[in-house]
Amino acid sequence: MLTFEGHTITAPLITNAFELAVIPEEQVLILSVDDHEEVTDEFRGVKVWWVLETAKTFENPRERYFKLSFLRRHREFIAGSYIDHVINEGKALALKNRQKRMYSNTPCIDWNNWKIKWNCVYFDHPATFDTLAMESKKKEEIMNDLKKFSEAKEYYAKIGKAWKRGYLLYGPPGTGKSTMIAAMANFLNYDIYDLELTIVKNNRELRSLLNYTSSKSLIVIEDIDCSLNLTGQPSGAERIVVFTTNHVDKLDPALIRRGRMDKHIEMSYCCFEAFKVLAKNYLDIDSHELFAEIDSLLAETNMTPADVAENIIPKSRKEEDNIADSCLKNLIKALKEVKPVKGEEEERV
Ligand SMILES: Nc1ncnc2c1ncn2[C@@H]1O[C@H](COP(=O)(O)OP(=O)(O)OP(=O)(O)O)[C@@H](O)[C@H]1O
Repeated sequence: MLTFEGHTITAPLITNAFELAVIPEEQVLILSVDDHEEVTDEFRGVKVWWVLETAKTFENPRERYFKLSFLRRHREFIAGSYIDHVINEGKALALKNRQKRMYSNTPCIDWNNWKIKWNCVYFDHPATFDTLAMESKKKEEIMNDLKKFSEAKEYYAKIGKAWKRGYLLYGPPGTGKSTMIAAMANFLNYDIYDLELTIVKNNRELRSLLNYTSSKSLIVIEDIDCSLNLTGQPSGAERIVVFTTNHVDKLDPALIRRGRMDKHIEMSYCCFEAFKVLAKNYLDIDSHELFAEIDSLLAETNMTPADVAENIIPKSRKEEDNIADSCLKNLIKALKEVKPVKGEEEERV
């Protein structure tokens, strides 16, 4: 969808516009828009005017369309660069507004029927890198890496490598591995394929599943703690494979080698910077007099972001003036109760 000053134009109509744009002799091009209202657009210093009109056609007694006007001397520019620009913007917006999907593999009954290989639901997880509790430097590095990958089509073609990238997310339960995957999918606008390996019988099945993944997707393989013989590789291009594990030290080094898992990301216990993101998410506060105490407690305690979040979520829906106060006090109490704190743990070892 393309919006001009509040008006929305659909991509197919723009494609029609492109066809009509090459009609000779006409200064006024006909596109499909709304009733007699004019909106102005300017592209590279050239002004154009869009008006929504209605016409009677054989198929439709009230067909609505956009009329695009411009000065005669700009005819070539409009038919070429401007219409191309409109089509490209339309496609980009359609992609941005596209509803993402999440697929999961189900036990297979008939391998000739591809639809039952992957079950699909719409994906609307709200996590973003803004709401992900992690040091901002680390988040920035990951976002840059993802962006670089998604824009590197020509680079991969030039070096003759498949346009794929592997990520390994590791860390204790509750440190946000699944949340990170959702943030990645939302950032890139990719679909997610959640591959449950325990129900894949052999490599032939694995290859077959991977063959049915689409481009612009994240293929997620969670909990790869078992010694896994992964010979299948996603075919096609623009795919990111994300592996997760709670026990990185137990993994076979051959499995986590670069090329299969190009970037390793440690998801760790909650630090003060990550806590501030959670405080913003759940309590909508940037600072508080109790922050200093929480800062020093977090420095000596291993608590996951999931547990921190659990402690600061308001427990009742009651409007309270001091809601942040009571939630933060809850957290302080929980942090004091957590054993062992980092120092003690070291001594015991
Ligand atoms: N880094 C984080 N940022 C924001 N929220 C988080 C983070 N980590 C955990 N949470 C919160 O805790 C919940 C559980 O976290 P999540 O499932 O992402 O952890 P996980 O590491 O994938 O755990 P597991 O290994 O058990 O699957 C999330 O739904 C989210 O609300």
